[in-house]
Amino acid sequence: MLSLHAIPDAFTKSECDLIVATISDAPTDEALLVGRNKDHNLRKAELVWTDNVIGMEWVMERLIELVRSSNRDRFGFDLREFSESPQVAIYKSSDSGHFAWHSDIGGGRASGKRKLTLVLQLSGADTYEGGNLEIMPGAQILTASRAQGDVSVFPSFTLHQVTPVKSGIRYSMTVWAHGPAFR
Ligand SMILES: O=C(O)CCC(=O)C(=O)O
Ligand SMILES: [Fe+2]
Repeated sequence: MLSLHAIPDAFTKSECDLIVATISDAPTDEALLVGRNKDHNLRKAELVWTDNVIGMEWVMERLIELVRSSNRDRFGFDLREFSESPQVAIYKSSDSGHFAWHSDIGGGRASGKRKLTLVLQLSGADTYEGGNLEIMPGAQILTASRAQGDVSVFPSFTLHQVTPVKSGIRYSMTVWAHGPAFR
């Protein structure tokens, strides 16, 4: 079934902590949605585009490998490239960080070609409350693992959301793989 592919322990806890430390000095952008609208009812988060951050090259290499193996084992999509920088999203309880139900396929040059979405849980599961990544591949809602270092991969057309963070801060990392339109 083309739903949710889970990869436990894709990164170690110390690797996740290192990623958070590496991006912590980088400037953040307010989260823009697919289509570049700013609507805080839909999404409230800060973003770091990691292509601009020195010291993140090894992370991209690992993400590429994880996408490759997920696609081989599970999805079999025609993937050609990574057309966008990965992003780290920072959801803070102090401003009710969240991302309402959406699909990642947009109308833009790159966002229109998204085929697989990969999300890495960068924060320890006990360091924040709320902030669940929920995925709706069909009638059921699946909750992605909250465990630090676990990866979830799903088709970019799948509806998903991040519920409001109630305490603490949730960090996640997202990367998309791109290819020709589904047919
Ligand atoms: O932070 C997450 O778990 C998901 C992020 C997301 O859905 C997105 O960036 O499109
Ligand atoms: Fe998304």
